[in-house]
Amino acid sequence: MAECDRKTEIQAFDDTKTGVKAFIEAGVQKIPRIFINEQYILEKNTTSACRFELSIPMIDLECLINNPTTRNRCEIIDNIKEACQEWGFFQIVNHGISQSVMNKVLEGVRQFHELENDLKKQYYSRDFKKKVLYNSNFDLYQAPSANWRDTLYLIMGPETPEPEELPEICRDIMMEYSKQVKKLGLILFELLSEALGLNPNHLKDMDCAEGLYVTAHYYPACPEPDLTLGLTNHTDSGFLTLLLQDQIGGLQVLHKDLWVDVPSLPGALIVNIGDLMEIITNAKFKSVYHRVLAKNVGPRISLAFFMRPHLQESSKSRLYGPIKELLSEENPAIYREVTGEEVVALHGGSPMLEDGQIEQNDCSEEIRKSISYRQKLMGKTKGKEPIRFKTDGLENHDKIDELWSLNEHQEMVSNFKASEHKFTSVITWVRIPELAVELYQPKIIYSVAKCLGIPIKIDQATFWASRGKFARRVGHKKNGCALVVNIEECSSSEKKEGDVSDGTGGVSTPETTSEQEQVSGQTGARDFFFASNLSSNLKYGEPRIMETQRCGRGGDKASDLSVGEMSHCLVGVNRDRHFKLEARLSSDEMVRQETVARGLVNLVMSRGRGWSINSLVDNPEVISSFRPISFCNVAYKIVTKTITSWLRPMMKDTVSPFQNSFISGRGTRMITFSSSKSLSVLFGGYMIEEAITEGKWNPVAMCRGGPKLSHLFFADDLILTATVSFSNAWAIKDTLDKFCYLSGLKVNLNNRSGRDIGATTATSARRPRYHRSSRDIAAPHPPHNYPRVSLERWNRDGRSCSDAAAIAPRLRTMIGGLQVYRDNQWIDIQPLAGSFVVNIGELLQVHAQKQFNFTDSLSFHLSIYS
Ligand SMILES: O=C(O)CCC(=O)C(=O)O
Ligand SMILES: [Fe+2]
Repeated sequence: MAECDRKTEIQAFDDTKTGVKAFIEAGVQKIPRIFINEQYILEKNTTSACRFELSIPMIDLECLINNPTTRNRCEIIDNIKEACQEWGFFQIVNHGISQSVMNKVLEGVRQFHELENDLKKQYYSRDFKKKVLYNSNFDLYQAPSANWRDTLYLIMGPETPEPEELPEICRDIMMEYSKQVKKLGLILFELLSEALGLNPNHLKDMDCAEGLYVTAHYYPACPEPDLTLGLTNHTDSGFLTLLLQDQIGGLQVLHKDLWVDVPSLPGALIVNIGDLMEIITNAKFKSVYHRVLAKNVGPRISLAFFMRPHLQESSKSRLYGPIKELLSEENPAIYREVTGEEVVALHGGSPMLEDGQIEQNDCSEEIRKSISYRQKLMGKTKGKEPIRFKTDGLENHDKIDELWSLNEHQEMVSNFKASEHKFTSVITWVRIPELAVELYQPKIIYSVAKCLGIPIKIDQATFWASRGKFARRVGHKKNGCALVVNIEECSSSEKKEGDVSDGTGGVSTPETTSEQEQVSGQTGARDFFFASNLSSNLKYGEPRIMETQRCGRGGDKASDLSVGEMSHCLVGVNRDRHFKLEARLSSDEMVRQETVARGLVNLVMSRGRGWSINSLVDNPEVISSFRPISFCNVAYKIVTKTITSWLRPMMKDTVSPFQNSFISGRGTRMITFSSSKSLSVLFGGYMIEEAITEGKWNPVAMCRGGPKLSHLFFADDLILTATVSFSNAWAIKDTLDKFCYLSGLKVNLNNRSGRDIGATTATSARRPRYHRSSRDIAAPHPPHNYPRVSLERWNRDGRSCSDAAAIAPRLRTMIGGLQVYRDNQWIDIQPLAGSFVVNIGELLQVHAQKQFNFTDSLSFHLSIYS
């Protein structure tokens, strides 16, 4: 849509002053183009559905009113604390506001929006200084696409408006409801203060509940709900929001990268943390993204009350920063002090909404956005000097073609020559290679990356955890701070086969690492790594502090920092260092410490080594001591090898003697499964079936009218059959990406090829198209938003931990006798306490992994007799 057409259409729509509702009245069947939200369409088509039963916490306040014992109060406070830390959202019931008041206020809002157009138009405005106004899409002229929603805005505090200022149709009930919400808000601020370990009046005394701003939304039914949103992804800017929604539903909250529905509960109010609360709690409480889907039923009515600072002259300059009592050496302020006005202004046109959509496919855009918003609030150093950075020609998504602005005082200058400039700080990309999947968490990535300066942003692919090879964040690095901090690796003399670090004794750049991974992938033994090799041969060398000039690939002039040096840094850690990092975590992160500690050791051990599987300690006791893939993968390996040995006598010509790796005489004899579900997960082609159902995978019919064939198991390999199409190729790529994400391992895509068998042998002979590897196929969609829930639960759930310990010895026993073919010889894999062998690459594993959780895994009763 041409920009000028769009502007004209927007203007024409605004001029009607009748909002989205008028489209429905006119009976439109197609939404106007300005409402089409490309970003949402893309995301919808590419995001895996959430398979987990997730819901924001529900907290019953009844006993606060009817039986306010200390114990009851403490329990409620604990629940609120957990909800604010984990979700930033919760629902409350029995909060003291009656159902009839809530019904009436929703009805009042509906009646306002359904007023005669002439009556309603008098309130239509975009002047947000007014106490009462109505419009459609406060950001109509700025947002990339309009939302399917009209809104009435009211300023209800600190001073209550004169009744006659409010629309008559909802005047009385709005006054009454506001009074009650304000009272409830004050109670909540007391509970929140206590949840932070502060005196109950702390937040109230900071005037958190002073300003009261209301948005009363009307979401008409939408004829094409898949093409637009009711309300774009946003965080709220105030301290706290109390939201009332009717029964239609559509509100979603972004939780651990998944959009989770917020169900409509009779009598419930939704409470959510806003940006200012995140700032003053130093991110202890989270302000999270939420949005409202468009629906083909409606209208949906909702009413949001934002508790925020009063933004009038006298209090405009009041500064809000992290509450001193919440800070410590381990938990330093991550936000600078801001005025309420600044936060609100950073949100864009509206006083309360919108800090822009999450751009999933454009990392630089995302970075620009966060620089222009959240990160403006972060970091305490301001300087006048421009920040310089180099773009990385190797990766398109790093390209930044216009100036960035970090804050008002600093502009960014790209692609400079270090030798031609003086500079004191640069923007750096920090790559954390081989980060275990359970550590793909902003906090942990920041902790590691903080060594190099002020973190600005985790890049989008890392955020969505679709980057299997490394996590990456961009940061602002002061010159003088070593570019590579405490890189640890074994020295070259200690290197053994299978060690794919760069061989120079220096630091391998990420580029070199990936090349080496590929080379190792072509040796024929790409799938195997030895736990024993890793744990016995890897020795920790002295940590090296690398000088800036010494780091990076050879051939770069010392005076002119290379792209690799400037835009990428490897961060490694040694034992001391990671304990230091641990200490930086706040005390309530104790639970995570073990994961961090173990995970960082894992990080060091696996850096640059392609695929590896290893337990981190001799006697692993917690799940974080393992890589998750080991559990399903080992079972799979054993099952396939067992079947291979069963098939061998019947299929002498097809199963080669090398295709069962168990040593004869010690081979497996029997496998029993106690759960058919396990079997179907392993063998049923669940992923493929799902892909077929979703239309992403088109199997091949082997003869006219014959059954469609989607996959074949052949010995211990999986062969997929499908028509050559983009969507099929994409389905493979998607699956492999999922695998990489879920396992934290890397798939060597070069070794995976497809072959177009064509309609006839003759054609295929003429046209033997060995297909490009799936990596060569340009991704049409942004990386997926993969569920991470089960993996995280593994880490948290104590039961799972003990299960892991119980399973480990059994798997270990089973592994004995495995051999792998490597460098032209068969090598025994020695059973090693708590170590596993992994073979990656079969799509099968992906869906096994996807479905895998500990309860399921326990039903694998593999008994193997030797
Ligand atoms: O309508 C809803 O449920 C959400 C409203 C909201 O998030 C807002 O006004 O900020
Ligand atoms: Fe909101």
